[in-house]
Amino acid sequence: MPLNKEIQPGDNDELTRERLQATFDTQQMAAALWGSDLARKRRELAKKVDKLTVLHDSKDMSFMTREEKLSENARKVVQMFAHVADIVEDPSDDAEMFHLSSNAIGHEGHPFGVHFVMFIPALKAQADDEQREKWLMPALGLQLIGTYAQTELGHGTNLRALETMATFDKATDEFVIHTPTVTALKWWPGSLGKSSNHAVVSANLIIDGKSYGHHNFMVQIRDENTHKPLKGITVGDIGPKMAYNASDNGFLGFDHHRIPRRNMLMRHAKVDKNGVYTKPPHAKIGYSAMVHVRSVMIGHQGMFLGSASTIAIRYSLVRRQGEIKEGSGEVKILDYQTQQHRLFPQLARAYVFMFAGKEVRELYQKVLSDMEKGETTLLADLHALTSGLKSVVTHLCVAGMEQCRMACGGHGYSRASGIPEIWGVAVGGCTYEGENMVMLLQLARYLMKAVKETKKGKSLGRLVDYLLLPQDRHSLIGRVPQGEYGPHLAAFEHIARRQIFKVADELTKLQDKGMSKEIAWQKKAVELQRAARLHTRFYLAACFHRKVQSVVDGRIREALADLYHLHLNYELLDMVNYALEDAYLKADQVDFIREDMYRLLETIRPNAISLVDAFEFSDRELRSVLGRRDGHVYENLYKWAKESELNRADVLPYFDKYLKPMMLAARQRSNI
Ligand SMILES: CCCCCCCCCCC/C=C/C(=O)SCCNC(=O)CCNC(=O)[C@H](O)C(C)(C)COP(=O)(O)OP(=O)(O)OC[C@H]1O[C@@H](n2cnc3c(N)ncnc32)[C@H](O)[C@@H]1OP(=O)(O)O
Ligand SMILES: Cc1cc2nc3c(=O)[nH]c(=O)nc-3n(C[C@H](O)[C@H](O)[C@H](O)COP(=O)(O)OP(=O)(O)OC[C@H]3O[C@@H](n4cnc5c(N)ncnc54)[C@H](O)[C@@H]3O)c2cc1C
Repeated sequence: MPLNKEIQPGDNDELTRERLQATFDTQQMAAALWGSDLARKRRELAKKVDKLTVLHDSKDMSFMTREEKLSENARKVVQMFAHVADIVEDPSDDAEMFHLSSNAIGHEGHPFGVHFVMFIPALKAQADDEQREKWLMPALGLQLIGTYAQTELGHGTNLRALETMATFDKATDEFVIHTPTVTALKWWPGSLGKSSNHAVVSANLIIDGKSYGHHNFMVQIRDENTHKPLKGITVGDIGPKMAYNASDNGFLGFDHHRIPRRNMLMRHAKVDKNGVYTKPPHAKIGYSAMVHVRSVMIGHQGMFLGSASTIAIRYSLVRRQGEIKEGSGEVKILDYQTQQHRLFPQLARAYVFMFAGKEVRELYQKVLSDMEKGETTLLADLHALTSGLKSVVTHLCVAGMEQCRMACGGHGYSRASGIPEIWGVAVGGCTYEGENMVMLLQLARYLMKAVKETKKGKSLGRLVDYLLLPQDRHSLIGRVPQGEYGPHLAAFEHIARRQIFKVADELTKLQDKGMSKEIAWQKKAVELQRAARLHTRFYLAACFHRKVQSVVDGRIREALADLYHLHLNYELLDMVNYALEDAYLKADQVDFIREDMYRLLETIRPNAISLVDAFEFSDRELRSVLGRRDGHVYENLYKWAKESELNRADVLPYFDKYLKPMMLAARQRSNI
């Protein structure tokens, strides 16, 4: 009996033969990836979406204008909510809803994009009970559409420099919201330009001339019926972007716009009617919506890379190009070692990013429930972890997706591949929710504090316990029995620990010479962000290890372990310079790692299609001609091209308008 439930009548024979080689059951692997309950829900909801034609794309988004995209996704999101009770088991389950949206709508954005991912989480974490009743319930019930307006035209990263003001007017018990300059205009919020009628707005709280830093305020920006901007409010779309063009990221200005005092979100920080301010239990508690998105991004980015890997690996099994042995016929491009080396490490990354996404969501949920009780001890750990993961994962995802695109040759460059769109969406993640370099430096700050604690014999938190362990001088890679990978993981730990202590020592030396802490930090900023990256890559490798250890089914564990070992080898080679610097690794050990990696590429090859099938992306969700499950790529590429808007007529007006007169004139000149 085939272990691969993906096989269906009418499939491309090549793919069927590939699928029959699998050493494991894809549905069981899907359960390891998503969790068995979510894997089942995804499968069921995909089938339901297939049957509900109102949720289907009316045509390929690649052939639409921005306005058509916005309108199409507004139509679908409304239909999606109209049918939600028939499709998902629990509409309050974010994960299930994300997968429904991924199937029905895709990733280019829709009017409720930021409503669910930031507006509602901000209300859940920062609105008091009365405010939750007033806004959270209507928001969940889709009576209003909200966004999260924090970034300004002149200020994004440095939140302390935000210019928008919320000045308390004791006489009327109101705040006056004002953007005093062009650079103070809110800029970028998703779904703000044309869709939202409410916004959580970050503004400096000013009471009696004193600034208390930025806080979050609920502001209605458009009339609920006419959808026209309210008096004192200027709002619009910021224009086309690299991708994500079905989202109307917007600008927003306020001209002394008044809101009631109780529109400041007051679960933690408060202002009473006399203008008396109460501090929150933690200075950064108001940043919770950002931490929420950073925590969900990890798994989503893993999914994006998983999608690109699925497309590239399936296509590489359909595409034949060139011969390995002369005269024996063209081979599937996945049979080239270079193609395997290009793609399998990306697949392994997609897996580990999804595992890490799950771990980090669990920590987020714990911190959220602690916060509800006013307990904030773990907030710093969560901030450090999400800052590092957000940066490393988005960076590696984008690099990995680019490998997937190039691995598809020319067709990877076509939008028919589906990769350009998900690449564009994923690369946005390097910037939004905190520019990557800046967030790495946030983690580095935590790591430097951890070193101080370590020197006192203490640990700052579970994530940095390993700093307390002594450094080994030499690696045991290649010096232990074949098949033992403990020394590989130890090498990640060694590299991270060494870089963290090295940069901490360098900072101390600079300060001992009389340099200020801030300038010393600047001199060592590149090394600091490297320390943060290495720490995060160690975390990811350790997370993969934890996952493999936890799998009970032998066949699944074995197939996952191959990916894990490939990951260890590939990533170690990618950062091998750090291990060579202190002679932790010797040249023969590096050769050992390389050879083992090549061996693993061959081991993984027969399971390749089943490892991507295990993501269980439906064709509707993947939106890729190259990545079709049935492998019928060429006839469908031809069909897709014929849909191009340029093919609506054999001759387009620009020919008669410009080219024909030019050629006629040129012919006439040559006849003279
Ligand atoms: C189902 C849904 C599908 C979803 C798909 C996704 C759809 C895409 C949607 C995209 C939406 C995008 C939205 C946005 O981008 S919103 C805007 C995001 N903006 C940012 O992220 C700004 C980044 N900047 C910052 O966060 C801060 O300015 C920064 C952290 C860099 C610095 O803050 P600040 O100046 O206030 O603080 P310091 O550096 O001085 O640090 C002081 C201490 O505070 C600690 N700290 C900082 N932040 C936090 C936090 N969040 N939690 C806990 N602690 C924090 C920091 O570590 C310092 O601690 P120590 O003093 O102990 O060192
Ligand atoms: C697709 C997308 C969706 C978005 N959605 C929203 C939204 O819904 N709501 C919202 O409020 N915002 C949103 N944003 C804005 C986003 O959060 C900001 O763009 C992001 O936080 C980065 O800020 P910035 O643009 O000011 O970059 P800048 O901070 O200007 O960064 C430019 C460069 O300066 C460097 N830099 C800046 N500060 C430092 C420092 N301290 N140390 C070292 N280097 C530094 C950065 O590393 C980067 O290389 C969105 C952005 C995008 C792209």
